[in-house]
Amino acid sequence: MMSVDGEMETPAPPGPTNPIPSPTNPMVTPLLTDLYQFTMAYAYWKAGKHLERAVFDLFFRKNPFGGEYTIFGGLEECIRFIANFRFKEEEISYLRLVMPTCEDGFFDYLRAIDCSDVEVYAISEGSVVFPKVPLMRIEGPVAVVQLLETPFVNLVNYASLVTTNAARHRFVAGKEKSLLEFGLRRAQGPDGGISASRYCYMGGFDATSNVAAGRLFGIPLRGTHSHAFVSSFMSLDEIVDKTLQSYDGSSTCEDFVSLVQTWLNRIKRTNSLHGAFGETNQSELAAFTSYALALPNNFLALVDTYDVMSSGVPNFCAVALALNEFGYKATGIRLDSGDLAYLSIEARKFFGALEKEFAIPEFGKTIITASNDLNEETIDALNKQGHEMDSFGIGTYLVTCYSQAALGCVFKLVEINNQPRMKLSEDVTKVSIPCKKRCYRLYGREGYPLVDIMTGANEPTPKVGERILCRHPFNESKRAYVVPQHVEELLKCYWPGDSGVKREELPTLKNTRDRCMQHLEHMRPDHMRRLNPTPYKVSVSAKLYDFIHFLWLNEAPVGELQ
Ligand SMILES: Nc1ncnc2c1ncn2[C@@H]1O[C@H](COP(=O)(O)OP(=O)(O)OP(=O)(O)O)[C@@H](O)[C@H]1O
Ligand SMILES: O=P(O)(O)OC[C@H]1O[C@H](OP(=O)(O)OP(=O)(O)O)[C@H](O)[C@@H]1O
Ligand SMILES: O=C(O)c1cccnc1
Ligand SMILES: [Mg+2]
Repeated sequence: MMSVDGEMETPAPPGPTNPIPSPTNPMVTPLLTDLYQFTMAYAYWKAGKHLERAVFDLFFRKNPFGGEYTIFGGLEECIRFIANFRFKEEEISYLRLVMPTCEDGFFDYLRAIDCSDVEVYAISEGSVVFPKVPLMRIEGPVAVVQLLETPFVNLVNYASLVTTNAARHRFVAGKEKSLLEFGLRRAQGPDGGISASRYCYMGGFDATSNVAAGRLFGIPLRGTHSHAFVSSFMSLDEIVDKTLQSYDGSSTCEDFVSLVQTWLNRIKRTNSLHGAFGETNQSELAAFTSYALALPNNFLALVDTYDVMSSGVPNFCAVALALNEFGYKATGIRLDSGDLAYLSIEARKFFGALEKEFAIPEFGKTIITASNDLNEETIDALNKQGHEMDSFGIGTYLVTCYSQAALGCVFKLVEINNQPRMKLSEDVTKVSIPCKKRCYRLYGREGYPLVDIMTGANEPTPKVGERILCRHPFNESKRAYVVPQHVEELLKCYWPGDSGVKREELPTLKNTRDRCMQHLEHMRPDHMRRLNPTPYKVSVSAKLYDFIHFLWLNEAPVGELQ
């Protein structure tokens, strides 16, 4: 497959000395928010509350795709957004137009704000994360942080969802398979397409067909060819320049077309394949030959335009063996319809037979790529049946997150003016956990994460070897003592505002991908399985538990029975 990895320059990550670049998508501006954020900001300002210090948590309530884990994506874009958060004069003019009853002073206030007094603590991007635990804790003047709600949730929601979807596809495909993201044409618009390529790579895909994403993020590019290319040829007579320089430049094949035909006849006559196919489609042979002449180092063929086993595969092999005579190694085939398991097994047998017959080392290992509406379920089914594919090209189901449309991230106020706040709900899963919190991941003896625990910001840090009570935030009877072997603080400072705390550097996409792969590898397997996975435990300290329930009782009105 066409590959340009290695030639890509990965942009240097923004470090403490590098200014943080603007959001990747120039549409991400302070106006990319819901109107109600501005009306609230105005009302805060009118009430003289706008500078009150508020803490918000960004979290989600349920893991997607029926699984028990999620991968956090989108942090870098949130940090880019706040690092460059400033209203332009024309944005202020537009707001004036749509909020004509607001006083001038409010627009002067908006004109002056930035995020220099906002602090963002976050879990590192690419980490495995769980419901209820804040992915980000945002603290700052209430009116400013309120304006960040919609863009932050927008930047995290799809990023985390599609990264998780990619990770799940990787999990079912296995580590050894090559996974190619082919979704651009089916993605939800240009941003959906670019984001899908970026976050699918983060979640464990190897490459994308999306050239713009390759350039922007240094993702390896891969591609095959389409049916249009095959069906655009009518006959071998169309090929005018038939010459091919050998791989090492030492010789020239004057008539590569005849050489291909010679090979096709040889293949036809081989003992092991005798009678396996008759006349192959000559326009397909012309397309393959032409493609090989254009790209002899990257020859691959889409073999299902006419008939995989009686035309596509023999035609591919004829061209591949002709190339081999001049020192080139053909890349492989792509299957895009039919019974992919069966066809891959038959194609593999065919390659194996030719390897033996013509003593061509490794020909039996020629790469077989499959595509066509693949998803977790079909890959799982293919694995169960047994197949010979090395690589999967996946588009629609992956990038549209077909089996779940949104992650459902939320952004909730948990403290204002040092006063803890909570959102009550009839539905206990919707009750938010109050207070500015610290969050830890506690690891057990076998090295797996055991539980995430949230504590109040001023509680002591859990210590290795010291027993700590971990309580379910809302279910009194669910609790466990844990003696951690390792304690990891989850929320790190990614945007210190004016606090003077050292900021975490934003890693490269490749490093974030590595983190993701490493996290997934260290999860206990029962949390990862596709069918009925074990939920990972998310807990609060005993002190926070008591406080939540005290506040809950305080805030909930007492009903009156008549
Ligand atoms: N062995 C298999 N086991 C399970 N699912 C498979 C297997 N082989 C292919 N599939 C899936 O079955 C579906 C076949 O779809 P469909 O019938 O629309 O395609 P097709 O007829 O093979 O090709 P075309 O795109 O030409 O219509 C695809 O989603 C494909 O991924
Ligand atoms: O199937 P997906 O997972 O979305 O992967 C991408 C698909 O896009 C291409 O064809 P396209 O769907 O455009 O046309 P075709 O299916 O009719 O060949 C390619 O051949 C794949 O089938
Ligand atoms: O390169 C490919 O084979 C490809 C790219 C996009 C969509 N389908 C296939
Ligand atoms: Mg298709």
